[in-house]
Amino acid sequence: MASANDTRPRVLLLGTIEHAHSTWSSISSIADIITPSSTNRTAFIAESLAGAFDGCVVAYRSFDSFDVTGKVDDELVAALPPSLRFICHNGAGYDQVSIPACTARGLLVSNTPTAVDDATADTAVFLLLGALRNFAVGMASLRAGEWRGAAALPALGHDPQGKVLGILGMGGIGCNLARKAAMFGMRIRYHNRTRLEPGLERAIGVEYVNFDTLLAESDVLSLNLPLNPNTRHIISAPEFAKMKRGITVVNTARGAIIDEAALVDALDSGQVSSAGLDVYEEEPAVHPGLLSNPRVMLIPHMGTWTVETETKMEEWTISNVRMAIESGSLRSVVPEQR
Ligand SMILES: O=CC(=O)O
Repeated sequence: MASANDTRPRVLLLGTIEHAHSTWSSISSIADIITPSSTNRTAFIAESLAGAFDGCVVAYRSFDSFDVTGKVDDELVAALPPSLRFICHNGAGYDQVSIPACTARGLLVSNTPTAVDDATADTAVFLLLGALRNFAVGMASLRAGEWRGAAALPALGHDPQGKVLGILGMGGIGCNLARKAAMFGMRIRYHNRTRLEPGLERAIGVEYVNFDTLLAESDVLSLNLPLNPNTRHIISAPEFAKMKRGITVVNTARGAIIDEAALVDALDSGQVSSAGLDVYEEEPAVHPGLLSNPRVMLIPHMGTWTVETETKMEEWTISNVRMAIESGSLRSVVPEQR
């Protein structure tokens, strides 16, 4: 005889809930939560194919679930239960999830736009100022017991006031950064796949330019676009060559937007004078040429690393899970599937 529980929806939890515990409990009152017992991709695929997740309609996934499942690609999607219809990804960037693979299987994917905007833009401002002002050089010499440096003083930095900030990618984070950078007296230009409405451009005080102009005329270039096959290495040797000599480059998006080896060459040649990076091509590995260069301010992917933002991201993702269960739709479907 079927029990009452047989009719409850099932949710697959990939990763952990670290902050939004009471919101997550509200999901467990309307659904059964299934967690994998496997700890690597091969075992996860076998567990799924053996039917452990059968009946799950929606999956919550966090970045750290990558360590167990690897990328959500064709192979993984093929192993997921036929009942699964939604993947709710906790993160603004969703390059760990192959959208074509999910679309082909009829799986809808959501991410967490807007929840990350302030924290990521704040990180970009920190890196922008730190790189422009050579603070990383001073911080390293101070910790080495050499005050401002034993052999030579750090080179004088530059003020942001009056400098041109070029923003590549004008979504929520780009717009948020533009507003913040304007407070530092920067002149903001941007390039984006689609141009903003003129009213919004005026409201945040940004000027639209083409890609080459952005490269050629910016004093600081900030990357704020998603990583996908079209944007991978969008900044490589030919693009560095088009930039103003002595530019500062800031990346809080994804490492592979920049060809990291080409960035190292551009830093070594002086074409790029300094950089501020939160993200790397092969995280957690960082190119040795970046680690050894004191003119590069480095953070280990901490753009959203605050209690408030991590909580907001979990809450947002859980709201997608709830919507999937209750109304068979998602609050924030990724743009490719809209
Ligand atoms: O890197 C952080 C995010 O994509 O949310």
